[in-house]
Amino acid sequence: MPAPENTFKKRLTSGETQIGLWVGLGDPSVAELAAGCGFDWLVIDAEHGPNGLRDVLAQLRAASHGTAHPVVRVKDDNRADIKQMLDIGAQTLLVPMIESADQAREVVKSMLYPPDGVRGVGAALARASRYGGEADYLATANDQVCLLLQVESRAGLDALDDILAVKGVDGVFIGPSDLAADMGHRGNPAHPEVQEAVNDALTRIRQAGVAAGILTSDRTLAKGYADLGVEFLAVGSDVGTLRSGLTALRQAF
Ligand SMILES: O=C(O)C(=O)C[C@H](O)[C@@H](O)CO
Repeated sequence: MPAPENTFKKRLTSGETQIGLWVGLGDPSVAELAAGCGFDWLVIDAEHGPNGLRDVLAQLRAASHGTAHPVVRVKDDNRADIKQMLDIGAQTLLVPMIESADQAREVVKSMLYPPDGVRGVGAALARASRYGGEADYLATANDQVCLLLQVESRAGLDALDDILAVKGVDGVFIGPSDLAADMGHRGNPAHPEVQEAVNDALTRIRQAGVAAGILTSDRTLAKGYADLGVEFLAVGSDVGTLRSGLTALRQAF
């Protein structure tokens, strides 16, 4: 049997906007609940969420009962971490803080088995291959992994065209919070200067034939990004939704 089809990756070229949710609490029950709420994808956040390898493994297992495609955000571009996340069964990785084409090329190599890359071969032990049960996993895995890079600084925007030219980059996500901070508007991603940079970047990404993605809990901004045609759009988080929902509940009495 071949590697499981990456439906998220396939849909990136369908012309639709896939709607996602950020899952940062690090609890498998939250991932399981979120995966069954109709989202097309969700992010298991190992950058800002309290998630180590086994935490991500538990959330991947929990999310597998739902319909949302789990995207794992790794804490950085570390080659060994990427290898381990792929081996436990993450098919789509989101890699933060990308600022050059050279860095992008190295991350692509981390995602792919030789000769296209340098991903270590441990499929016989890996959940990704159903512990060696998928005999064709090694031959088919490279086609089913999906790499999303985060550009979220002025340096990253300056290098964006070169990053977009790197073969093997399936999508580029613009990180509005970190970009705002780097632009001198920390805590204010809605600032007009930040939004101008965000919209310009999303347009350039799509014009390069690469999938564009972003996160916002602001409904107006989200509609604007969807109208722009972004391919993967996260519209909130477990943390933010729970906080606002609980606050509203308490205020109702
Ligand atoms: O810079 C950003 O914005 C992101 O990368 C998303 C945030 O890290 C996410 O944690 C929500 O704040």
